Amino acid sequence: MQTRATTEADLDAFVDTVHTAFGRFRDGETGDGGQWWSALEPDRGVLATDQDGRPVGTAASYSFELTLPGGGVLPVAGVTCVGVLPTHRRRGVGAALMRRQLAGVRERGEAVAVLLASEATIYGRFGYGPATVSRRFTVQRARATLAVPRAGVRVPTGSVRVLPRAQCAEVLEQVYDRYRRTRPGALSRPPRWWARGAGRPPVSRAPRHVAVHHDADGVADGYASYLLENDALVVDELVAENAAASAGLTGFALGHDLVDEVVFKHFPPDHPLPWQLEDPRAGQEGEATDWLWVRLLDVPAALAARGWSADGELVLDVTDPFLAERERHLLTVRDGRAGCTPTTRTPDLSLDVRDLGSLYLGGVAPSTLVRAGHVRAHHPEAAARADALFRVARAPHCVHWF
Ligand SMILES: CC(=O)SCCNC(=O)CCNC(=O)[C@H](O)C(C)(C)COP(=O)(O)OP(=O)(O)OC[C@H]1O[C@@H](n2cnc3c(N)ncnc32)[C@H](O)[C@@H]1OP(=O)(O)O
Repeated sequence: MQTRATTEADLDAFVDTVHTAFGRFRDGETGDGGQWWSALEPDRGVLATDQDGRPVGTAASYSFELTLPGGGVLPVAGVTCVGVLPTHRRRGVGAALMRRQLAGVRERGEAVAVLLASEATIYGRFGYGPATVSRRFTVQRARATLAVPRAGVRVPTGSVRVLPRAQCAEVLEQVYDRYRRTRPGALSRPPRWWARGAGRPPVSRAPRHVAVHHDADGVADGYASYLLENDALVVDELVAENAAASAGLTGFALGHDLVDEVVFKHFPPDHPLPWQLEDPRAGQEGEATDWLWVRLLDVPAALAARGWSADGELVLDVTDPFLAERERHLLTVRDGRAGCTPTTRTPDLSLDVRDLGSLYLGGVAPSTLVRAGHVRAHHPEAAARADALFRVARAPHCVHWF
């Protein structure tokens, strides 16, 4: 077995191999109206071949930007299409693909790789940690009365228009791009995704209604793509640039006739709706699952790129079992920015790079992973100091599927 980089000429064989590995058919099998693979970047693929040169495994990555705590954006590798033919599994092909891919990501100068995992048991061993959660929020429409705001502050009103999907592609792309820069954990959607309909709704051309929110000046600042399924209105994606757009679109969905319940997919962890319902039991959280997994490849560069919430110092002893590496870093935070340098000082925390991936966007506190037994705190104040540094103003959230 060998691995090699792909070129444009490999695209067909690559896509066929991925489909066989996932047990899917190539044409129209996803029902989302799009060819998800049409946005692949052929120069970022890796193919594993047998001794006769036949493809037996695949891995690929997209060039995305990830929004970080503090508002910076970082170029990252969006890993996808990791698949090995069912006839060739558990012989090291997947690990060889991961090794080659991670080396390629480093060569490109990307400090971080991210992915969505098909199974949560696969990627920890390759240094990835779950960093954001996706959950649904289901509201019984008949009980969905909103409470009168007790602070007496009125969210400015805009207007909502339902537009045919074909007419609003550009608006959605623009709104999404502004939104994703404000939300830690969000990923860019490069223009060709929208042009080719390469993701899931609303990126794909699958039939969906789209409610677009406009502010008082008529500028679009949010959207919700949705469909009616049985007795439910299912919102695939609600993207809002501000509180008024969020409130306007949420209110629109809850006010829709002919449905008993409204299901918000990818409901942000800090959305105020659960607190706005007059009857708090009218809404139910459900189906929470790990979403974005994060893998640090250049720890100093990755840590220096994000914003930090408190001044201080922390010595991190980071082990990377998959790449057989171990580094000790002194993290020094001043005025929200960090420097990260090699050190021989006694560590405050020792941790696996996968756990640093989980901490990176602020979705879990260091002290939680200390209590879970995964991060070692070397003195009594270490976890509290790490919590103060890693704490984020906004919970990380990602709605992009890739
Ligand atoms: C980002 C994405 O693309 S997510 C999509 C992932 N792909 C899929 O789910 C498609 C179906 N599955 C597959 O194609 C393969 O099973 C893969 C790619 C997940 C793994 O490929 P393999 O060639 O079997 O992996 P490989 O033999 O290198 O195994 C490496 C290690 O991972 C473990 N492993 C592999 N697959 C799994 C799994 N599904 N669950 C748990 N452990 C796994 C192996 O047991 C092995 O462990 P070890 O190092 O302790 O011995």
